[in-house]
Amino acid sequence: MPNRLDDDEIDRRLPDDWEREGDEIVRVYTFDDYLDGVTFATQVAEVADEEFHHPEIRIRYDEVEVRLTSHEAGGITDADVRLAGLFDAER
Ligand SMILES: C[C@H](O)[C@H](O)[C@H]1CNC2=NC(N)=NC(=O)C2=N1
Repeated sequence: MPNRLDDDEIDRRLPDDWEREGDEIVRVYTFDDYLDGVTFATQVAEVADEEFHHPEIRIRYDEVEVRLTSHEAGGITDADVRLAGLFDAER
């Protein structure tokens, strides 16, 4: 079981534009075109499936909200901050 990161580690490793909300990290990506957001969400889902670590993805008309937490560990782990960086690379 992966270890939860402590508060200092989370603050240090959280990528720019991501926020911490309790046991989750979240970023909202904005898009001019709804279908661009849908395409991005699909790219995020493909990365998540490859890494076997799955975010919550909410698709709105001009933004996509991505939330990460490690359910089994009950908090934020290395996988979450690492995946955040991988998702940003899809942008
Ligand atoms: C059974 C459990 O869902 C799997 O081991 C994986 C799948 N994807 C996952 N995704 C996330 N975000 N957290 C997990 O703990 C997790 N576990």
